[in-house]
Amino acid sequence: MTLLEVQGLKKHFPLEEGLLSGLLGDDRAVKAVDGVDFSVDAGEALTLVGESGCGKTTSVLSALRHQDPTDGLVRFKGKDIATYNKKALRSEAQLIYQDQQDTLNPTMSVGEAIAEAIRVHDIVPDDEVDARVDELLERVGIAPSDKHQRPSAFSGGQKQRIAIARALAVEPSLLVADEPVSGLDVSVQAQILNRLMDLQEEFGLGLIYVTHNLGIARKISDTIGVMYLGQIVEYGDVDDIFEDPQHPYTQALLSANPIPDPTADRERIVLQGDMPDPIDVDEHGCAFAPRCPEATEECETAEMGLEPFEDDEGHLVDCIHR
Ligand SMILES: Nc1ncnc2c1ncn2[C@@H]1O[C@H](COP(=O)(O)OP(=O)(O)OP(=O)(O)O)[C@@H](O)[C@H]1O
Repeated sequence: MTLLEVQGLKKHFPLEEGLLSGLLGDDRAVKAVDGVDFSVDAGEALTLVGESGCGKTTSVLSALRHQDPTDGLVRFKGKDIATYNKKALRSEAQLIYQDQQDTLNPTMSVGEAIAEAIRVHDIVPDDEVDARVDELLERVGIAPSDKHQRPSAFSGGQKQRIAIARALAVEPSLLVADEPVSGLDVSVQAQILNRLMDLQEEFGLGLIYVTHNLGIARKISDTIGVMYLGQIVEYGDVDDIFEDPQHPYTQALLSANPIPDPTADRERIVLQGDMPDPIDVDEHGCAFAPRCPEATEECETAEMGLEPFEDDEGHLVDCIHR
């Protein structure tokens, strides 16, 4: 079953809303997300990857209406997300952030925080809430006897486990995890990712994972969307993306971040310059062309869009040379 379907999503932030820019007629905008399509099925893990600032977080926040999108159509379980009741949507789609300051109230014990989520969304009768809190904590590897502690008593990795328990407490069908393990020790990262993958499988959850870490993307994903400057430039099955990347940007990204793989034989592709600011990106041609080692004159004016690579509808590439 398709949980989330995103078509033509755009999120533009007006550059300046001040009087001066009005007088000067400055209507430029940061095109954080500029026409993005993706979908997630129940039980599927989709990862959005790309350099910092390419629009990963804004894509998920605006798809799930944590920010108002500028344009685009988003369906959740087949229904236009704009018509969803906010509370119902929050329980269907739960977010886990890198920084749990946003999620875990420092003045509440972690048990109370989880219990509150269960009560607000009326998940079980009141007399079953305590037992549910214990069960959820156990599920993520936290001793239920620690539930009376406040978040400050826990390590970063434990806080992430608690955040996962709290997200699962409302029985969502979709989890969105935005760089949830960055900043943690590699061994702790692996434990949390393994737990997340087990829980995802057990509950048949859809997962959208946001990261710039390609090793994590490879481990966790079924499907990958590679983003550059507010757009998805390549989309497909994790093995297609890692073993047969087609877009020159994906190829450069992978070559710069080699993942131990004895069968891979790739030369490092060094890109010129940095990703530009997504302000007033030229609407014509390929946005990656100025940095692309394969760019030709045609790329500057070509009509762009994701197209199947070698007629494979499951592997899409936005490059006129493929
Ligand atoms: N509220 C905002 N107002 C103006 N510009 C914004 C706002 N939020 C994000 N942006 C800009 O939109 C672009 C995309 O940001 P976004 O956070 O979605 O990227 P990201 O790929 O998730 O990056 P990171 O990995 O650093 O979180 C960036 O240029 C960012 O500066």
